[in-house]
Amino acid sequence: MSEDTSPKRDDLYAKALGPVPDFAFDESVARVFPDMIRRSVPGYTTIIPMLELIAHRYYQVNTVAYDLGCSLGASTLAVRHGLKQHPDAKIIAIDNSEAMLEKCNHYIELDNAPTPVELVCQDIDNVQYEKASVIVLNFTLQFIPLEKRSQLLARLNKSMVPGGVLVLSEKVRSEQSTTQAALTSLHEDFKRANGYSDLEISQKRSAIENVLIPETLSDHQTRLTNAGFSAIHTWYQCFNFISLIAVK
Ligand SMILES: Nc1ncnc2c1ncn2[C@@H]1O[C@H](C[S@+](CC[C@H]([NH3+])C(=O)[O-])CC(=O)[O-])[C@@H](O)[C@H]1O
Ligand SMILES: O=C(O)C(=O)Cc1ccccc1
Repeated sequence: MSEDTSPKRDDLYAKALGPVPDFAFDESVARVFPDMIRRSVPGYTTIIPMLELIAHRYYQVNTVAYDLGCSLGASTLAVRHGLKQHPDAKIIAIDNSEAMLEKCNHYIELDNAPTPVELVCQDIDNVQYEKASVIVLNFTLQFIPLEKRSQLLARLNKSMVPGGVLVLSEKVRSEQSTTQAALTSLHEDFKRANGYSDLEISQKRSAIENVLIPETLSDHQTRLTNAGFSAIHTWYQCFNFISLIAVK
């Protein structure tokens, strides 16, 4: 019998867990991931279809498009649809969670766009990058240890052709305590409006505390500039979630 991949409701934090374990991209998260990310990340459902337009505009022939931290492939498929006119292009989608990639493979096979997608189970910090014109980090850099982020972005920049684009979507924090408090409250309102209870919100907060490390918009801008990107544009923000494009 074929696997049941119908999206499941995220109830991972609905019951009191006692000590809340650190968040991990395991089988239980993979099973509910589409529902979890849609109900937890303000703007996610707006950002995904825009990746198609961005990939379409910036892709250059004879280069690779990367989706780093592809999860179940929502961002990968958006990029793939942006490259419909380039069936000879190649997308390399990378994630270090086996559970995520297994389900991702299923979604890629269901989709019928022509561009080939290579799925790779690896830490994005241990990849030999090929010449690229489109690199997507859609809510992935935030899970990479802080001390590794600058070197990774510099390496990605080095692998890119001039005019190539890196899309960086992240949860951010504000240095301004009033802004930080206002945006955090609005994010919690968003989660509550999407059916999460106060217990779910608070247990998830504990789970991600040491796993998802947000930086400020200015930290990201400085790092991208130092990594060699010549133009950096904030093209989207909803509460404390942003997306930037950085052009080499
Ligand atoms: N070092 C690493 N190496 C490889 N993958 C990693 C690493 N660290 C974390 N991941 C992977 O990065 C993904 C982050 S989710 C991306 C959503 C997707 N882009 C989407 O547009 O749907 C965002 C979120 O959950 O907020 C997970 O699948 C991790 O396994
Ligand atoms: O749920 C949250 O509070 C978040 O900040 C976003 C999120 C989404 C999916 C996995 C981990 C964090």
